[in-house]
Amino acid sequence: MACSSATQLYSLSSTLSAKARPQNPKFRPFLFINYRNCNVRHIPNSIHRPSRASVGSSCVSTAIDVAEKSPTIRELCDGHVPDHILRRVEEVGFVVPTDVQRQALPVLLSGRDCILHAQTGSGKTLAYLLSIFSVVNTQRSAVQALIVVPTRELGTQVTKVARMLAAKPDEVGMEAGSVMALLDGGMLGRQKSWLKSEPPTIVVATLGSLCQMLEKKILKLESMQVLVIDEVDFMFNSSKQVSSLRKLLISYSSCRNRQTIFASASIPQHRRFLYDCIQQKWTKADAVHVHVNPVEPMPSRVHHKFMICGKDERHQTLLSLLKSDMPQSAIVFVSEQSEKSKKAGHAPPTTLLIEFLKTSYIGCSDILLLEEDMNFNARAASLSELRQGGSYLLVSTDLAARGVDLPETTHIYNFVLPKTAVDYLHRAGRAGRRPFSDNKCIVTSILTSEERFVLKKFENELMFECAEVFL
Ligand SMILES: Nc1ncnc2c1ncn2[C@@H]1O[C@H](COP(=O)(O)OP(=O)(O)OP(=O)(O)O)[C@@H](O)[C@H]1O
Repeated sequence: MACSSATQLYSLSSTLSAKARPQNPKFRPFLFINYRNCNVRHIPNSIHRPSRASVGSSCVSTAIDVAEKSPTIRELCDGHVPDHILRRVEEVGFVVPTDVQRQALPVLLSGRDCILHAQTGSGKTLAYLLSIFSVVNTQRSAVQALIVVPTRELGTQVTKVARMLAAKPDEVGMEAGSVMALLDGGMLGRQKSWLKSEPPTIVVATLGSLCQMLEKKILKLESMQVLVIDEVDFMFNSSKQVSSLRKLLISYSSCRNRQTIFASASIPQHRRFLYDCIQQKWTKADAVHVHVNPVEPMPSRVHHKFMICGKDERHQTLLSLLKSDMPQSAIVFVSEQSEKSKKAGHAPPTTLLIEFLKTSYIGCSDILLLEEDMNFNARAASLSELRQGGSYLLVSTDLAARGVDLPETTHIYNFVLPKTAVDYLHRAGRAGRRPFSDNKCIVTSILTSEERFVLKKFENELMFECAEVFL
């Protein structure tokens, strides 16, 4: 069967599932979309990605040829997303959808729960925001969509994108003020009176501030239609956040009354996660896992290198790399200071590195710092300076590793290797964030020879290759 767009593809698949249902009342379609190969399969009561053999006689299995021309974002969203939002999307330059947007928008706009699982920098934010804009009623003063993020930095960024899309003060439409940031370190008093006097349509929140407002019953979620949990694997992995997250998903609202969207570039054991989502009632039973590029978790325009050095030579090695690469805009990832080192009164590794670079790396005017121990104002100041463009060298802990979008970044340096392959993936993903660009970006890890096997392990897990650099 031929169809010309992903929307048609999805409505066709819905028709097929409707046809199959009367013959088998227990039929629960699980939709697996492989847009590249354009195979659409309905697997009854299955949460697993099907092997060809697993597609049995009770399933509908249809191969669909999709015409060569790929749909635009407008074509994918037409009839769902208000025109003034689509015009704004085009004005800011988003016309052609990225892979994840092309694959996920038909699912999201149909109202189904969805796990958005796609590479870093692939445009998941726009995908879920368009889904939100398709359902919220701007004339209603009630919180209708909630986006939960792990850090204040990511929250500020998502709020900015949502406001940018919503803003049309000169026309009838949604005002930017309808998007509220409820983030740790914010002004709780002001937020409380905002929520009480005229609740915003969309709230972007970190869990800490959100739970305070929910517990005090200042924020109510009875009108919430869409719940997005961004960087979902990180949130479930954090012992501080997990119990609040479960409460939000089950006690403060029910999956029956909302569309639930989970997003991340890394969802370890994703089949198990999807199973848990359904069993624990975090999502409805027909949730769709949109998995883009499962065989290539790392963007191909990001290249990987490593340099071996002695235990006490990391500073000099980084300096040599910087002098040789002369990066326009780079991030150096440093590990967080341990509690033991804090108690002993040592200076944090970030401070030591910045002091070293300021005295020895002549050539980079702006060396900025971002770490958990800074106050929120200083963190905001660092980020806003970075976003002004121009060249920068950011020294950061993993605080900048999740979700932060600095599209100018071309070089990443792992001053110390991250703890896990997932952390490596997110650090590396701060580069190469222009979806349609072929510009090469480079991630270089500094390691001792004893650490080589750790990086090798990451390479195997994430399916990339790392080349040794000699200067
Ligand atoms: N359709 C599009 N066309 C061009 N650029 C786009 C498009 N969609 C998104 N972008 C840009 O791509 C960049 C990455 O998008 P985004 O921050 O949503 O990625 P992400 O998938 O959430 O990544 P991460 O997993 O690292 O959080 C942003 O700078 C965004 O403006």
